[in-house]
Amino acid sequence: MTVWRIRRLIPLTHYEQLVLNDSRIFKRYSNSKPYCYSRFSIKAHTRQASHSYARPKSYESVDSTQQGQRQCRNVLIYGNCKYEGKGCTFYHPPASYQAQEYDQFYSQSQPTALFPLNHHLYNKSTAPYPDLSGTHHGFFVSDDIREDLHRRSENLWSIPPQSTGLPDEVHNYHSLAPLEPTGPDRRKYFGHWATSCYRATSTLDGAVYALRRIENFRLIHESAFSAIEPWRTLSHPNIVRIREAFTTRAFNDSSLVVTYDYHPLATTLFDTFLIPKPVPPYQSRGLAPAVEPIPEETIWSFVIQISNAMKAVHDRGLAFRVMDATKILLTGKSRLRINCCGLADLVNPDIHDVASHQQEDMISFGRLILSLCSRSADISNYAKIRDIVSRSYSTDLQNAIMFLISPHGSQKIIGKLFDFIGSRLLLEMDAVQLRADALESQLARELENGRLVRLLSKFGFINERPEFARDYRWSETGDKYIVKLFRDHVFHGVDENGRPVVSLSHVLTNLNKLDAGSEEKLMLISRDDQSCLVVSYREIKRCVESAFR
Ligand SMILES: Nc1ncnc2c1ncn2[C@@H]1O[C@H](COP(=O)(O)OP(=O)(O)OP(=O)(O)O)[C@@H](O)[C@H]1O
Repeated sequence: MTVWRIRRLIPLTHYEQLVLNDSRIFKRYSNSKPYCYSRFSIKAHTRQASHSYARPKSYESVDSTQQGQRQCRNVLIYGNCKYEGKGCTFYHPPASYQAQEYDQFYSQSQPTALFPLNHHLYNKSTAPYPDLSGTHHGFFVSDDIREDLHRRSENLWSIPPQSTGLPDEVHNYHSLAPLEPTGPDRRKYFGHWATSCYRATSTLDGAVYALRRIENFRLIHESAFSAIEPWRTLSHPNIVRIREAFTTRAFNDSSLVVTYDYHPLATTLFDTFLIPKPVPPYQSRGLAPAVEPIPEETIWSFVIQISNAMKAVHDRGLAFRVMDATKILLTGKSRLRINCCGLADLVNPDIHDVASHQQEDMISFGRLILSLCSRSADISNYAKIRDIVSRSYSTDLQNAIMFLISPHGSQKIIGKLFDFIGSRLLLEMDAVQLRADALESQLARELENGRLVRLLSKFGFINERPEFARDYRWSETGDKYIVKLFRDHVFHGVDENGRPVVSLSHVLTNLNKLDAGSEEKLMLISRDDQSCLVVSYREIKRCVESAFR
């Protein structure tokens, strides 16, 4: 069997090959005193031999010990010591170190040092929610968030269906895709206008927007557009932001189009909670299936979000004027945004004063909560609905609904609703802050990824440059050679059967140590197995930098 042993250390200043004692030695071109090792074969390994040779100075860090004990060379060379627990007095690191850091990578025939992780080099130590699994998953955003973001991105950038009959371009927008089926039985906005919604991409900024088209609409005067100005500047987390409004003949009629921010995969409160479920065919008497009541915490969260948006709007002297379940968007589990703001002011200029619109907003809000609590869009049978609500929800919630729906004249202001909400606001705040913390820690993982991608890109730029393919000095000497050997070490390892080892943890561990410029040393072996070189990650980092420049 051929094994590696350290013969002696030679500080060198130039990079070249020497032949010494029938072994090849690599010198490194560096000012920072690297060391080289010669290689030779031995016939058999004995316990005596593995412990006997001189301990080289630069091997200190590789040979790290615990409790002042020197680490057993058998572990270093073979990965284990068959005399462990049978009289060997040297230190044997726990097997978990090998599994944790070197999973699959090092075989017994590949000598290497095993030592504890330098935890400060890993992002896990900074994350408030560490991934305790000890796998590379800790370096990436969690599966559910990743999947959710992918689905949104897919929704955002999916190719619009062919033959929609929609124009290729409308104003500054292209790639229109319908967001809802268009048919004759559509509900009319303000009882008059048929509307349709599209997702479209802006030619100005490349972003995706939601276009709401009011069909066959005649704008009396251009000055009507000024009605949306106060809404355009309103940026609120619970309001879908309006961007612009224009008229167009691109749909072969005179349409008014209002552009809003697009929220991928948004559904409406109506579609999520109020749409009547189809009666299963096996249910004989056509009874509607029983629906689960929405949990009270969720209802309070909705109340808080809507009242927050309503307060911002009313404080600006504005009113929603349309507040129903089809005009409130839901994203994720419980994030609400009020949709279509400003549209009523544009298509149906004020017939009443703002104060009375605001009173109507609050009544509509109360009726919306009643609908959600009873899971029914039809709340005309008020006594029955109240009975349903009183069975499933607290008196506090019922009182809040009563406050909203009962007429108080101009006395009633939305700010008063917060008296009913009380300390539930703090629960909402806790939930929001916990969510923000969790997302921030996920973001920190992606930060690490960006750093590693930049590092990998550098490798890509340096290694195997075709213009230097015939130039031996390019990659077979100097810094570039070390970079090449390191790349082999990271990506081209093989197991004892010669099969490629694919271990993402190994790749990430090595790249992190390289990026941090760790003083820890590793052994790089040439492709022909004839030479090896011990260098620190810090030295390799310097080589990468210098080769890259
Ligand atoms: N800004 C937006 N971002 C993402 N999706 C949106 C946006 N605005 C509307 N939608 C989606 O478009 C679809 C149609 O919206 P719309 O407001 O017309 O609801 P609706 O239930 O069809 O109401 P109506 O019966 O009044 O037409 C909904 O499924 C909604 O999720």
